[in-house]
Amino acid sequence: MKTPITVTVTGAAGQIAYSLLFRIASGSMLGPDQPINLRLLEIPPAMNALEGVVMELRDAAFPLLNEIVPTSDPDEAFAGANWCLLVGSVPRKAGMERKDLLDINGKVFIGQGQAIARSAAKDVRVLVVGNPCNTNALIAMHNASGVPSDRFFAMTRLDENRAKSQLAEKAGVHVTEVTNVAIWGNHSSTQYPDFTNAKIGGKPVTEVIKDTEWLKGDFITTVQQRGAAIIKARGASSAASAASAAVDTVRSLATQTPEGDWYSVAVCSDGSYGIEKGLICSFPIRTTKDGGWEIVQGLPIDVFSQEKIDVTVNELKEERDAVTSLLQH
Ligand SMILES: NC(=O)c1ccc[n+]([C@@H]2O[C@H](COP(=O)([O-])OP(=O)(O)OC[C@H]3O[C@@H](n4cnc5c(N)ncnc54)[C@H](O)[C@@H]3O)[C@@H](O)[C@H]2O)c1
Repeated sequence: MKTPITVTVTGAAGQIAYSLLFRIASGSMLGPDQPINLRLLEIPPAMNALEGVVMELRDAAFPLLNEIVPTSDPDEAFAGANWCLLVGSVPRKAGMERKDLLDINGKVFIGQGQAIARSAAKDVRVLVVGNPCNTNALIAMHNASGVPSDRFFAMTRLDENRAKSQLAEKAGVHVTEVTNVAIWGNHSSTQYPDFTNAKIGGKPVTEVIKDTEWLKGDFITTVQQRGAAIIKARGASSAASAASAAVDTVRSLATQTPEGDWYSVAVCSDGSYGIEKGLICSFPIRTTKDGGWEIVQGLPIDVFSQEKIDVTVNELKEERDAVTSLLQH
């Protein structure tokens, strides 16, 4: 029997967690032979609801689930954590400016970054899902003194999956035929789903889908605005697909990427592709044989793509500038 891996999930009584926790406990995320300890963080008013989720997790009798610890204390939640999935976030309410949201959530991610530095395992990796996820990850990273910056990620995999599904539908192929889809920039409506380097059945997308107007227009806006479309249709924001994308992200980070392919996740920029060092920006990423990750280098970026990347990177800079007082080092 393998040693259990400790996974901390914040916002554990929320709607994404309601799907995510059961996927983690079933072995979808870290494998069918990997025991899991779950440490679940919520705010005090949600502890009753969390108790109900814990009851359901126990009732599912998952063979891989070793231990469950529900708590409202961040240090207890992050104790010994190998993976931290930061899903909890305060939603934007009517009348709230984006700046107010950055401020409120910023304070949460200062505290969680500090608690991760104090209490998590030495090999901790942190995936931020709660929005605005790139900037929340930036704040957590700056406040997690001693934890290397290459351990912090923000989720853009849902956007990648949405882009793959749109391309597959348009080309009339199964989604598994679509590879090499990179999301660049911020997880927001400025993100750029890069079709110029993507492939369908091993061929450039632009050779398979001849409708360039669609690729440059409706394809991009559909992916950028998919979150809003789901809220309109479902009356609630995407949850199961977000949970599924979080599972995909961790699995991709934990396993070597198939030769020639890549996946999308926001990481701390090292200046690649001229994107300012230190921003938490989505790039095409590969997981290497030794378990590390790298930004895929040398992809051609045409004028159209560069303009789109500039817009989303500029938004990341504006968000970063709005929270400079929350960045410790
Ligand atoms: N990156 C992505 O692709 C993506 C996709 C979908 C949703 N999201 C974001 O994920 C977040 C969660 O979505 P949801 O639908 O589960 O929301 P939700 O409101 O159902 O759940 C959020 C939970 O977080 C908890 N919470 C708030 N502050 C907390 C704190 N300081 N510590 C611990 N828990 C805290 C709340 O009590 C709540 O139970 C939102 O910010 C949403 O915008 C991101």
